[in-house]
Amino acid sequence: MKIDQPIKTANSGGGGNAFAHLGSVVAGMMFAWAILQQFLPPDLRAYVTKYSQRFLRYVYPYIQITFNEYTGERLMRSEAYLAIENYLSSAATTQAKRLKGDLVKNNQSLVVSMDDHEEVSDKHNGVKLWWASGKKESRRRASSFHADGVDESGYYKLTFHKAQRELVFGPYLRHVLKQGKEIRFQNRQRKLYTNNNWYWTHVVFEHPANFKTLAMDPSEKQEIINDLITFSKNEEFYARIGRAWKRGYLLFGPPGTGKSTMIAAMANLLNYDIYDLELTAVKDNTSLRRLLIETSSKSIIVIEDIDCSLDLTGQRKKAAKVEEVKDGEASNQAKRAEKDPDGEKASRVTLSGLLNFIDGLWSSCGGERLLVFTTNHIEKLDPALIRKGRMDKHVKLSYCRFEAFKVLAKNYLEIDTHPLFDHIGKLLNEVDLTPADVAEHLMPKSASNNVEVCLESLVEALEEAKTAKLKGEEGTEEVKTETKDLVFVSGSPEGD
Ligand SMILES: Nc1ncnc2c1ncn2[C@@H]1O[C@H](COP(=O)(O)OP(=O)(O)OP(=O)(O)O)[C@@H](O)[C@H]1O
Ligand SMILES: [Mg+2]
Repeated sequence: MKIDQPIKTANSGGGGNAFAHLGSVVAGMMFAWAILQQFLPPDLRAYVTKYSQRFLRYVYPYIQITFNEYTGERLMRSEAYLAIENYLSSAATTQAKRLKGDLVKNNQSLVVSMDDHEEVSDKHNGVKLWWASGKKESRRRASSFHADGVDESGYYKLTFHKAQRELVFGPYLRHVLKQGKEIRFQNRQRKLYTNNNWYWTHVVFEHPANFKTLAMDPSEKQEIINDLITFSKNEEFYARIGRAWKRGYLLFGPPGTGKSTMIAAMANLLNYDIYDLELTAVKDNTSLRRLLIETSSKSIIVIEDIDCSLDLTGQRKKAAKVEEVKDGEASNQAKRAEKDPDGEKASRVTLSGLLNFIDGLWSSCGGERLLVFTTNHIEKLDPALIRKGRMDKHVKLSYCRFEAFKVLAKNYLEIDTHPLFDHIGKLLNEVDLTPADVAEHLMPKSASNNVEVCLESLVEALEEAKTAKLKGEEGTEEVKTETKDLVFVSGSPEGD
């Protein structure tokens, strides 16, 4: 029987509206017909079925849509089904009597969904709709290991009044799928991907870094947080202005100033996956494009130490050894690879290949992606690579000054102030110590470790650095004077 469900659903959720009563009558008729048709000859049965269904369509005002768990030739799990399952989870917790529970996020949190043959109602713009879950026998799935027996697959059935057709097919289903995907996305286990030439492999991403514990100037930090959040919420804005929904960040600064830590903090803030792209492992521009297409949305694509990965300044990593080869052209690149004295398979990714990766047509597939480059030497990068529009935001991570130190002291020692703070603050302004160096002094060194021991160790290191710096400056002065003397002594009297 085709339309028994809406009646039951309407009654359970609707609280006895006129259509539901009408539905009960129709259901009764359908039941009688189901029995009666057993006694009719096949030809007559088909004829009566056709016309009775026409009649029912006319008098029965509900429409149903079924979303099957498995779809397509290969019977893959349907995205729509999964989104609906997630969307209905909150309604299920308040309305359903039987629920299913499952562990997600590496077994760290529990999600519930409605069990089979349960019903819940939903409201959208004041309109009531009904969802029912069910199971049915299905064709054997491609991934099934069992040799015999029949597989079961789930489905969700949405029931609504035919007057709401436009609302349901338009805004309502869009809302359900968007919300459902968002909930599913929030519940997923995040991944850290790395590449091997043209394919990605992944591990679970569980880095504890966050912006609260990142030591840097608080106002700069806040600006970055705001920028990231604005980006992640601005899908419509990007669509309106006709730009791909992506943003480039260039993080630069000396080693140990928190560039990699900031990337992890960004991923944790936005709940994104990370694709850590190792450019030197990519064979050519085609492989690079393939990798790009394989990335998912809501992710950060990272290229660390971009200046070391490729010759993006006109010289490859080993270019000094093959100086005679000119840059840019693919054939020359190939020559250079051949001349590689180490006999390694050099990457043939070119600057133009990388620029295409960043903002060529392919770069817009997927959407909602951050592209982050890090470097210790911004001055070595080709200006075309880091111009605004490609790398929209340039973030300088620098040596640890007092404001950043206070964040570290709070994180590591759980203190906001201390008599040594003034002294440390002055010293930090005079010498360049990276946050990584400072953090090392604040690490617990023994079980009986206390705040004083850590701070004194830091003061000692700062004073040593200051003495070394002063000595270095004196040394430089001496060298300068000596050089002057040398020039004076050995310079030609004519002055050429
Ligand atoms: N700004 C910071 N705030 C908090 N911790 C930091 C900061 N900078 C560095 N650290 C600490 O120092 C360690 C090294 O930092 P990180 O790897 O982020 O530096 P980096 O800038 O990426 O260095 P490199 O240029 O060598 O890759 C981190 O594990 C972190 O604990
Ligand atoms: Mg790093």
